[in-house]
Amino acid sequence: MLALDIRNLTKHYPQFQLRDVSFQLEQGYIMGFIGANGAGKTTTIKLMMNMIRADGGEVRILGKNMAERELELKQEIGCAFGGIEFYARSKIKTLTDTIKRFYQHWDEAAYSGYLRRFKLNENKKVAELSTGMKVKYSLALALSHGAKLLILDEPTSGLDPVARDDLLDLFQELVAGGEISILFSTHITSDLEKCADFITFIADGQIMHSADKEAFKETYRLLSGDESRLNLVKERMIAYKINSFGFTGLIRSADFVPHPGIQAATPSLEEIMIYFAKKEQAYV
Ligand SMILES: Nc1ncnc2c1ncn2[C@@H]1O[C@H](COP(=O)(O)OP(=O)(O)OP(=O)(O)O)[C@@H](O)[C@H]1O
Repeated sequence: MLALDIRNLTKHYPQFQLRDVSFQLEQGYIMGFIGANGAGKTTTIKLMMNMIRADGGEVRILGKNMAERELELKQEIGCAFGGIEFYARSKIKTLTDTIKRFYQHWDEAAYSGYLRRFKLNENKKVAELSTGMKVKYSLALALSHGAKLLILDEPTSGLDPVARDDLLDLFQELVAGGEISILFSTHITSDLEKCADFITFIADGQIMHSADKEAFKETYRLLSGDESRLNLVKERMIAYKINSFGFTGLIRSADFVPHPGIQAATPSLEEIMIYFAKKEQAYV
């Protein structure tokens, strides 16, 4: 079954358009949602959660239409936004007591387990939590009501490397049973190299590519060579850089014909993002 089925989502802001965003996530897998600042990740996630109104398109979650069955589906979705601010003067305990009443399948034992795992003290006030602790708290909430789909906007951004690694291990544990699926947006491509099964890449409000991680990387080639060879491939490249050793750049595999003197390698996710960003800068 598809955990997430997004079809032709469209949203018009005065200076930004999200155009025909479509992608799918099979149940039991982790998808990384990547793109530069302002590419449209948060807008897509808010549309998926029905937090803002779409101008067109459809969101199906766990086989059901989100617009028609929002209340029912929200029981099955755990959502966390990295930078969220909770009621600053409340204790965590008080806030949780309010939030948990909304969930039919609230699991107190799971919640206590996550508090321990994340080293969160329920008697602390929200204002006393560090950024990373706030992220962990919102994740503990998201994980404690039996959610089948986790939608997380930059969950790892405020965390130190050890806490991040722990969280990525937890993501892998969660999906291992095949029932839970995770979509998370991030700028930290090393997190995706570690734990994502699928990658969806958005640039300037449009999906550039959505595929399983290895196939995603194989769609592109990272070329390098002497500057004198650049003309052979320049026209078809997404973007390139020149330095004292020659050129390096990104091309779609389908556009690349091997030439003597041009080396081709599989790019990292970071390299793919960097060259796409460079392409956009060139058009500004
Ligand atoms: N309510 C709004 N009204 C007008 N424009 C908006 C609104 N919300 C977002 N935008 C614009 O939509 C674009 C995409 O923003 P969005 O927050 O989706 O990007 P993002 O990919 O999540 O970026 P980041 O990585 O920086 O969080 C930006 O240009 C932003 O200014």
